[in-house]
Amino acid sequence: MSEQISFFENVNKSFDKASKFTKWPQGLLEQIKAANSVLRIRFPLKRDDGSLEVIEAYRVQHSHHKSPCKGGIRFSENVNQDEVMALAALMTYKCAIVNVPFAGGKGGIKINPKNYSEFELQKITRRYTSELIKKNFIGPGIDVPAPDYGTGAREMSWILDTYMSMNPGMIDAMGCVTGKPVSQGGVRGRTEATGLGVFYGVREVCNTHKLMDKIGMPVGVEGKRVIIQGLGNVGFHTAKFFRAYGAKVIAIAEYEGAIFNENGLNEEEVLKHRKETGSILNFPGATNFEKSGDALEADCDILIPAALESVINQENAARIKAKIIGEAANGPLTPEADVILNAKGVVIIPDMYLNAGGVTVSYFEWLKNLSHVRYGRMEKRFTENMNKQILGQIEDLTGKKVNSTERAFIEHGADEVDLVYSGLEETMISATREIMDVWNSHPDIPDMRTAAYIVAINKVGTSYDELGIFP
Ligand SMILES: NC(=O)c1ccc[n+]([C@@H]2O[C@H](COP(=O)([O-])OP(=O)(O)OC[C@H]3O[C@@H](n4cnc5c(N)ncnc54)[C@H](O)[C@@H]3O)[C@@H](O)[C@H]2O)c1
Repeated sequence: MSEQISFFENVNKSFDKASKFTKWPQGLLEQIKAANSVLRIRFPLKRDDGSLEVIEAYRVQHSHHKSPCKGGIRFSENVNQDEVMALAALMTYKCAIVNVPFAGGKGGIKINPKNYSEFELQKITRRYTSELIKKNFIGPGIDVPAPDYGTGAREMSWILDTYMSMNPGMIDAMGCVTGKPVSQGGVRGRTEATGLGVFYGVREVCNTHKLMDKIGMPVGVEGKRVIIQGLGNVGFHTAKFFRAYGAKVIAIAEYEGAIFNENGLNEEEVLKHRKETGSILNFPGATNFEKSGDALEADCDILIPAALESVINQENAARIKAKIIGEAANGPLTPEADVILNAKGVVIIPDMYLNAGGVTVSYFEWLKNLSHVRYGRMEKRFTENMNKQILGQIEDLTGKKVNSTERAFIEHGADEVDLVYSGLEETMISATREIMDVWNSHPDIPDMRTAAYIVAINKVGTSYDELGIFP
């Protein structure tokens, strides 16, 4: 039996494998890997029936080489400190890869949201936010949460409202959280951003002629047979974009079961069926798999795990038939599965860059909140002077010059969704190419994950190197 290692150790194992290809001294590598600040909280919840329950929650700021920290908040029964540390570390590397000037953070509350009423969930979210405020773990220039597994725009609104109530008159308060509804300072396109980013990333890999030749697949996503696990925010939108661009989603797995149709499934219809019947099973025209996990092992070109971590592991990896795995979820493959699948020649597109669409668009939302402009509405002559000040403020805050996409966001009255989509597309294409170039730069770099870590380590390392060590 192989030694069981934790999720955070797993992330660090991949880091160590990649760091051998970098020039940084061991001490600096240890600092990059370390989770800098870990907040562990317990607070009481008075339930609707009057009983008291203790809620366990975390927020981790993995790195402070940039400000603010950035990362989602997860509501799940599986939340634990190690998981949140691992997810925060992945955020540091993810932001570095896509050139978003944030450091990694992550939060988690150990609950199954399905077991609580909306009123209870609101109380949990608000109390958690107030704890983050008290302990300096939230703020537009400190640490900016976003949605993750089990949370969405509704929870982000509650966080915003709590933050504003406890910080009256703060001009930049809107930037304390992203993934908000559009009416509350959110950005159009954020909801689908992670799924769209997954699609753009996989499409770019499928457009790489040399790689496709190597694995014996035709170039492009059109006609490709895709299987998706998890029809939540990420899985649903990934399915939608694959279908829109001519691929076929032949199977969908949810936790209650999985369905298959060789002619393709329409994710909107499947979701509607699930809402009406309480399950994706028995969807008209599709056949049911015996077990949900069987869908992962079905024949396909592209497999997209978009639910939770460790779903592809030592037990099932050898039976996976996909030639490309796009890690939409965080950490869906265990290290053992990684070894087995790499040996089979499967191209594994790593989570830490493939699901960066959410944080990339969150960055656009944060810029919008700090600039106090409604994109696409103001006339340029009204905003010209203001823009100069805003650009200066953002450069001061982030410590870097704004690039052309960011400038376009602030300066032009361009349509918001167009800007979000094109900004994200450009980001995912350049990140894919940068990782591919590193992968091709040395024959000993074994896989795309290692190449992605090398890109991240070099960027974070450069940041530490240039800033110097305080004091
Ligand atoms: N939401 C984002 O913007 C974002 C960004 C980056 C990464 N991620 C990652 O993507 C993953 C999914 O996040 P999400 O926001 O879509 O969450 P979500 O809660 O919206 O959806 C997750 C879905 O997975 C399903 N699921 C749970 N266990 C399953 C199982 N064993 N088999 C099949 N389906 C199962 C759930 O029922 C749910 O429908 C997580 O790993 C998250 O960390 C999300």
